[in-house]
Amino acid sequence: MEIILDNAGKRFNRDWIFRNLTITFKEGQRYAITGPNGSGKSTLLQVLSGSMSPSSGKINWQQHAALPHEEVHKYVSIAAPYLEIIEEMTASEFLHFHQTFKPLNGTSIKDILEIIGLSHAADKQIRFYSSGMKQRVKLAQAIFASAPILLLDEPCTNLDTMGYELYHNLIKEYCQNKLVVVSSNDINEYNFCEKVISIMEHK
Ligand SMILES: Nc1ncnc2c1ncn2[C@@H]1O[C@H](COP(=O)(O)OP(=O)(O)OP(=O)(O)O)[C@@H](O)[C@H]1O
Repeated sequence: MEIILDNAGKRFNRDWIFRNLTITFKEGQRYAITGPNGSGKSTLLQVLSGSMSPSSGKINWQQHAALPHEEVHKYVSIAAPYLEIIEEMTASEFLHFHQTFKPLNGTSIKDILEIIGLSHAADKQIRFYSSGMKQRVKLAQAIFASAPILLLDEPCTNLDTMGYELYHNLIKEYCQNKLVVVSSNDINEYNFCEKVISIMEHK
């Protein structure tokens, strides 16, 4: 699975967020998108996810042949601050619900909750979770999905030291063959990435 950007640009009204971006994102490789607040990291991630179209140039998702745009969501899992989890559900219910439209990678929900350190809170409504516990659930729904493309926007938001450690272990254990893109300002979130794309170099 590849994402191919060909001279792609995005603007809101008259402001270019990025432009002339030509890059092929390859399966099994890990990429970081870096830049200061408001520079356009999340915007680029949303273009890569297919939820936002580029204003110029082209984007293609290639799996043997080019994928139709409406199919792309099946191949992408994403965790981002602007994507909410359903707080009225328990973590266990939420992962079951999520699995109905995006299958898990074969790990059971019981095991996932144990791996992310939330077995003790499996039957508690997510609205009663701490922000770090919610972030663990967000990461789990994205990382344990069987999608080949994993997009992570500020993945360690609200995580403590053990949460960072968990995040790195999850990447190591479950994401070896995926195409991973991390949008971040924090080197500790993306130090495993082989390629770093600085958004400020594409203005
Ligand atoms: N839907 C939108 N309409 C208009 N402008 C937008 C929209 N979404 C984002 N922007 C603007 O685009 C710019 C880039 O925003 P973006 O969220 O991509 O930055 P970021 O690098 O992810 O920031 P942060 O590090 O703060 O999360 C900002 O100036 C923002 O105000």
